[in-house]
Amino acid sequence: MNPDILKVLYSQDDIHAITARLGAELKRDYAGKNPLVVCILKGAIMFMTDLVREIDDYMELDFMDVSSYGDATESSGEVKIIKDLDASVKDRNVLIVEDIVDTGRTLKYLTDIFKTRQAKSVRICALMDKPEGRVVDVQADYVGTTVPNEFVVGYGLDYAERYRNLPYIGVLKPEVYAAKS
Ligand SMILES: O=P(O)(O)OC[C@H]1O[C@H](OP(=O)(O)OP(=O)(O)O)[C@H](O)[C@@H]1O
Ligand code: HPA
Repeated sequence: MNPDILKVLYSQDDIHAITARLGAELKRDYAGKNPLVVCILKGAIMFMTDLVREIDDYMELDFMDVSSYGDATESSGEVKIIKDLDASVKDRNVLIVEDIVDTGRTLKYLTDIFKTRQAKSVRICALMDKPEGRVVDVQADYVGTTVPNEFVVGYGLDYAERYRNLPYIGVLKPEVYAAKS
């Protein structure tokens, strides 16, 4: 295990069980709806690629890069678009795929944008929900699992751009970021 990890919360097998369950729910709910599946980079990259391979129906994939944490473990409060979608969301059934809902700022910002752009429907599928972190009122429609109020990394999630490649999700040792905050 990576020495900066305090404890593993979800192993590769755990994550696979979660993506398989969510994939089955999405396959059922989006049958015939040709959704536009929007991956929120960079954190959701691993989750998105595993999730959509659980579904063998028509769907389109697009990618949006937004950031609000920078190199910190706390949200700056400002969500910045680094890369916008290629596709238009107008009249589309949009499914946002996120790695984690923490303060909720990122998802509130995105759902507001997609509604302004006249999406037909906007739903959220989040691998992890951290309800104790919530600052704005937002709730994912599909949730993989609920996590405690600790900083988690791995499987796409980073601290200062590190740990995204870990195949598991773990709690980062606080001493790794304490000195820098
Ligand atoms: O609910 P919130 O408090 O808004 O936090 C959730 C967001 O924070 C992280 O993104 P980040 O801004 O770190 O960018 P990244 O995905 O590129 O790491 C994460 O991937 C979510 O998109
Ligand atoms: O716990 C977290 N880990 C990594 N990125 C995050 N963005 C919001 N919360 C987290």
